[in-house]
Amino acid sequence: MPATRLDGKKIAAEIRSEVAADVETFVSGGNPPPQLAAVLVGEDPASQVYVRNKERACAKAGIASRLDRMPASTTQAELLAKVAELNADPAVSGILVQLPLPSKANGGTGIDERAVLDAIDPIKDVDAFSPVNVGLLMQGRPRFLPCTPHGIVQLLHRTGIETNGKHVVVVGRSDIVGKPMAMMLAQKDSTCGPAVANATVTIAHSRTKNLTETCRQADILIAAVGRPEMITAEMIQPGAVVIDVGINRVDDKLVGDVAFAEAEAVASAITPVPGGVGPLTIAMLLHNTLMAAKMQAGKE
Ligand SMILES: Nc1nc(=O)c2c([nH]1)NC[C@@H]1CN(c3ccc(C(=O)N[C@@H](CCC(=O)O)C(=O)O)cc3)C=[N+]21
Repeated sequence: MPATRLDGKKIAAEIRSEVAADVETFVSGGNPPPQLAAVLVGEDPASQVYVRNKERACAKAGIASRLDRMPASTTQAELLAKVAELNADPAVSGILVQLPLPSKANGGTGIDERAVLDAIDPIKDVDAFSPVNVGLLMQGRPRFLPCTPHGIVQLLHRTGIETNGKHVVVVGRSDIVGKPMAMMLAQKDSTCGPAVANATVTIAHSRTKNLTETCRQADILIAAVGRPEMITAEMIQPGAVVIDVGINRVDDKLVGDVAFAEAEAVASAITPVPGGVGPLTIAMLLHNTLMAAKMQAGKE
């Protein structure tokens, strides 16, 4: 029997309508609408699409948004000045600096990404990339949760997949997905309770010996490497749940990190690309923006 497809798009729509209802309550309580400020440096086409999708999602949820476009030639000092301006603007609830920043090869000026993320006020850090929010998560007292791993927790919870006591293998150790994902699932509790936490977690990466055997031990396999279709059927334990975080553009098509057709024949449940984890990332960004507005209004 082929795997159940986990419909991220549908679950994201559910979360977005919950956020929209909460925004309405917040605004009818006399608060200004939450506002998300996105900063886009350069003209990367994938980033343009993402920023546009995000603006549309904000509008549907009653969240205001502003987009500051800056040329690829922007210097680090100029970008830091923009972040400082947004930090100081009381109308701005959340700040997102779209990554990646343009590399020198793409006309960029060699901005240090870390310096920019470090400059975002932690109370407006809706990506949860700032060291304060990363540290709070590590200590098990998170404020903002990073959007992609939080979306995956929501997906598991809302489809009734428990991680408690199970072996989760996370392939990829990025600061944005792999590391926080592993931490969130290993902890005692999550935003969705202990059933979607308490996992035994292995972090695998490009230097892992016997990657196939390691992956095959997973009850839940989370692929977040950014290499198209690198997870093949033989790396999946029959009946495992497969979560594909990859968004790779190959020949103008979106493919995940999982070879979907063959994986679907082995797994019990799997997320498609597109329509899996991606839409949840945006839903959790809206959630974080509302949370930021509430915190700034002193209501959380
Ligand atoms: N500061 C920052 N924060 C981010 O969260 C961030 C970022 N920079 N830079 C780029 C990555 C990538 N990312 C995606 C989010 C949603 C989809 C998404 O909704 N994808 C749709 C398909 C969209 C399409 O067709 O292109 C899907 O998977 O179904 C994709 C990619 C957020 N990122």
